[in-house]
Amino acid sequence: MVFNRESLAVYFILGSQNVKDKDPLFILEEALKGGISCFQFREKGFSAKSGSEKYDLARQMQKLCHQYRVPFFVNDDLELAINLNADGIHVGQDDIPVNQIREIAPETMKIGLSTTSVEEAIEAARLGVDYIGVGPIFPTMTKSDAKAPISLSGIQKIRNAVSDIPIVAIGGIELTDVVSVRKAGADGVAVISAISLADEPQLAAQAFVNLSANQ
Ligand SMILES: Cc1ncc(COP(=O)(O)OP(=O)(O)O)c(N)n1
Ligand SMILES: Cc1nc(C(=O)O)sc1CCOP(=O)(O)O
Ligand SMILES: [Mg+2]
Repeated sequence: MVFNRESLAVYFILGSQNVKDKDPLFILEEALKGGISCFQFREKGFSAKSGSEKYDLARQMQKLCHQYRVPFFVNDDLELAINLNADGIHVGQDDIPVNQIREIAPETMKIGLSTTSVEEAIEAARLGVDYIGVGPIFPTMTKSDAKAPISLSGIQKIRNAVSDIPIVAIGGIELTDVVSVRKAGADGVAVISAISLADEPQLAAQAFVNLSANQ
């Protein structure tokens, strides 16, 4: 599976906790039809699936992503990522350290790391991760333990400090933010609710893709 800077353009993240009255597999397929460029399986929170239920959902989501030739990342759960031979894993500052991932995971597994400050971004670049998630850019209702928003200027500061590393911006991002987030220096947007809670997830994803194509 090809993963590069362009894969970050419209990065969709989903777990069963992020849907209301629709099947998460249906929402993912709609988003894939809409043209998302990367996907992260993030099963998290009090209602999250675990054990074989989590594995089965992840496996089905991975299969769908591969049908559409979209890279499949796993959030946090290195064991799951390895068992599925996922294209990548995304971890945060308080998750399993990047050096430990490298010791255990296949060399080909891509690594994404969350950053909120210039210092974290510089360290991520030193570690040589494949991309950084930068956020939260705006307030978000989706992540209960999200840090204080860093706004567009936070992206600019990080982009100036780490000129080369691929950046995906995350946190409270809506369609109307795509242009300003890209202008601030991000290579793409990572979204949950703007697609997962949309009345028509395919159209929502398509709108993100169309706007991103002109950046
Ligand atoms: C693309 C992307 N960026 C940031 C995050 C957040 O990761 P983390 O800080 O580890 O928080 P959780 O997602 O684990 O709650 C992400 N998942 N994806
Ligand atoms: C998973 C996640 N990580 C964040 C970070 O700041 O690292 S914000 C966030 C939630 C993103 O969901 P929405 O697009 O619905 O705001
Ligand atoms: Mg995490």
